[in-house]
Amino acid sequence: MMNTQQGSVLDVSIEEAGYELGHPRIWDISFQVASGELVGIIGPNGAGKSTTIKTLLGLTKYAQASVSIGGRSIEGTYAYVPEQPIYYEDLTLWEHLDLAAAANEIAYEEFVSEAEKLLIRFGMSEVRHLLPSGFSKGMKQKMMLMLGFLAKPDVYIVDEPFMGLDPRATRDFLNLLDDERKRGAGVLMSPHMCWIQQREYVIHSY
Ligand SMILES: Nc1ncnc2c1ncn2[C@@H]1O[C@H](COP(=O)(O)OP(=O)(O)OP(=O)(O)O)[C@@H](O)[C@H]1O
Repeated sequence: MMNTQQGSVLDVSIEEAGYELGHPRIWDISFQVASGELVGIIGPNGAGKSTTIKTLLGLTKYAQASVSIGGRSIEGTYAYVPEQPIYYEDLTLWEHLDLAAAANEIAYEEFVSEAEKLLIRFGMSEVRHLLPSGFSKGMKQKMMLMLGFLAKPDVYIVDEPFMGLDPRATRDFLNLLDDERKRGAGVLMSPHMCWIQQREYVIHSY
C-alpha cells in the first residue's frame, strides 16, 4: 500500500553491521526517506555505501539494525536494483517481466500494458524474447530497472544506478523515477557523483 502522506516510507537505524562479527564496516547510521523524496548515499570507494544498502535489506552477515519500510503502521514494498545484475540464465527478458508481475500479483492485462511501455521506453522491445546472458552490461542494467519499475513499490533502493547506461537510458530512467516520486514512492540510491550535483537530493556522506 502506498503511503501518500509526506511521512517516511523508509526508516533506517544501524547500530553496527559488517561481514565478520567484531569487525563492523559501518556503525551509527540513521536516516529516513520520505514519500516522494530522493536520498543519495555518497562517499569514497570502500566507505560503506553498498554495505549500508545490503544491511537495510538484511543481506550483511551480521547487523544490529532496525529498518521499517512503508511507514511505521503499514507494511511496505520495495524494489532493489543491485550493483551487479542478478537474473535467471534460462529465462528471457519477457519471462523475467512476467515472473516479476506474478510475484507482485499484477493482473495479466496490466502487466502486458506496463511491460510494453517499459520495453519501448528503454528501447528493449526487439530483444524481449532473448536471454539476458547475451545482453550487454547496459542492457542487463535496463532489465533490472524495468523489473523494479514494473513492481511500483513504495521504495526504490538502487545501488550504482547508472552502471553501463547510455545518456538516453539515463535520462529515461531519471524521468521514470521522477514520475514514481510524484506517485509518492521514495528513492534511496548510491549514485555517481557527477549526476548528483545536478539534482535535488539529501546527502548522507561517510
Ligand atoms: N563481502 C564482503 N566481505 C568482506 N568485506 C567486505 C565485503 N564487501 C565489502 N567489504 C568491505 O566493507 C567496506 C565497505 O565496502 P562497500 O562495498 O560497502 O563500500 P562502497 O562505499 O559501496 O564502495 P564503492 O564505492 O567502491 O562501491 C570495505 O572496507 C570493503 O572492503
